This record gives sequence, structure tokens and C-alpha cells, in this order.
Amino acid sequence: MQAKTPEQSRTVMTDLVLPSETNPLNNLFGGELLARMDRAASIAARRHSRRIVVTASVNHVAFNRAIPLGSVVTVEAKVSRAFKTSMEVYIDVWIEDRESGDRAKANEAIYTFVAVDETGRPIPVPEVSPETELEKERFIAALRRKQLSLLLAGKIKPSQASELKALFD
Ligand SMILES: CC(=O)SCCNC(=O)CCNC(=O)[C@H](O)C(C)(C)COP(=O)(O)OP(=O)(O)OC[C@H]1O[C@@H](n2cnc3c(N)ncnc32)[C@H](O)[C@@H]1OP(=O)(O)O
Repeated sequence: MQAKTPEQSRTVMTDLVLPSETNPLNNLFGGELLARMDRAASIAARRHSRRIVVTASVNHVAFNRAIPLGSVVTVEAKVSRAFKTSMEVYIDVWIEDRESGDRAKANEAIYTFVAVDETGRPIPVPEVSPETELEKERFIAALRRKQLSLLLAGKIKPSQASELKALFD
């Protein structure tokens, strides 16, 4: 299988924040943002693998900045690294200033998707070939994040988390 660049899976979704999607402070409800990120990330994983994909885990979400009612929100997702059957998808969330049109980073998140066949069994995906400095940074750190996620899920033992251990050596 030929490697693909993160750009090849890039998925951008832009939408407004409507009243039904807000919390009592009139900011975007967290669950709504999670759903928007899941949708964009699943399309990115599908573009990378050209397979059915399922969300295996939500590894990291940072709600750094509240997103007010009426905001124009852009969710951008790219596959940052692929392993055998799983893909890490990095999601950046931006809001747009109404007057200037300038974009400000509001949130980010990292999801893991797995490509599966028609019966739900994991199947191999192409590798990722990062191009930009940021894509290379995210690619390198993805192995550490995968090990942390598997460790927290009880799927590997601490002794198997070599990349994580290396941080403390
Ligand atoms: C688009 C949607 O929203 S789908 C709805 C929500 N999601 C779902 O319904 C998915 C339900 N879960 C499943 O179907 C299964 O648990 C699967 C397909 C995710 C994984 O199946 P498993 O039998 O655990 O397969 P297996 O152990 O071989 O893992 C498959 C890959 O997922 C990775 N993986 C599994 N769990 C995790 C986790 N918690 N964190 C990171 N990676 C994980 C494994 O490391 C492996 O990666 P690799 O092949 O690249 O090395």
C-alpha cells in the first residue's frame, strides 16, 4: 500500500453555533463539539484508508476557549500517523472573527480510528508520510500517545510502553 500525506486526508467542516447547541452560558455545548470533531475525523480516516472506519478512542480533548453562540466554527482533521490498522487523527478547531475574518485557535483533539472490513474486523491501512514540520512533530509524538492510550485502556502493560518510559530516562 502506498503511503499518503496528511494533506490527502485533510477534512474541513465549517458551521455556525445555533441556540439549540449551546449551554446555559450561551457557549457551544461540549458534546456538540465532540460530535463535530468525530464526524470530521471519521471522514479524514476514511479518506486515508478508503475503508469503513470506527472510533476506537478519544485520546485527548482540550476545551481551551469557549465558543459563543453565533460563532463560525471550523473543524480541520488530518490523519497524523497510521499504524497497522489504526490511525491517529489530529483535529484543530478555529473560530472566525466576524469583522476581520481572522481565525483564532479555540480547541484541539486527538482521536484514534480503526479501519475494519464488512464484519467489523480490523484491516491494514496505508502509512502516513508527513511533509511539514508540524506534521512531522505530530507523527513522531503519535507513537507515545498510542502507547499511553493503550496503557490507560489496560491493553498493554507499563513495561511495553517503551516510548513513554523513554520520556523519564
Ligand atoms: C465512526 C463511529 O463513531 S463508530 C462508533 C463508535 N465506535 C465503535 O463502535 C467501535 C467499537 N469497537 C470496536 O469495534 C473494536 O474495539 C475496534 C475495532 C476499535 C478494535 O478492535 P480490537 O479487537 O480491539 O482489535 P485490536 O486489538 O486488533 O486493535 C486494532 C487496532 O486498534 C488499536 N486500538 C485498540 N484500542 C485502542 C485504544 N484504546 N487506543 C488506541 N488504539 C487502540 C490497536 O492498537 C490496534 O492498532 P494497530 O493495528 O494499528 O496496531
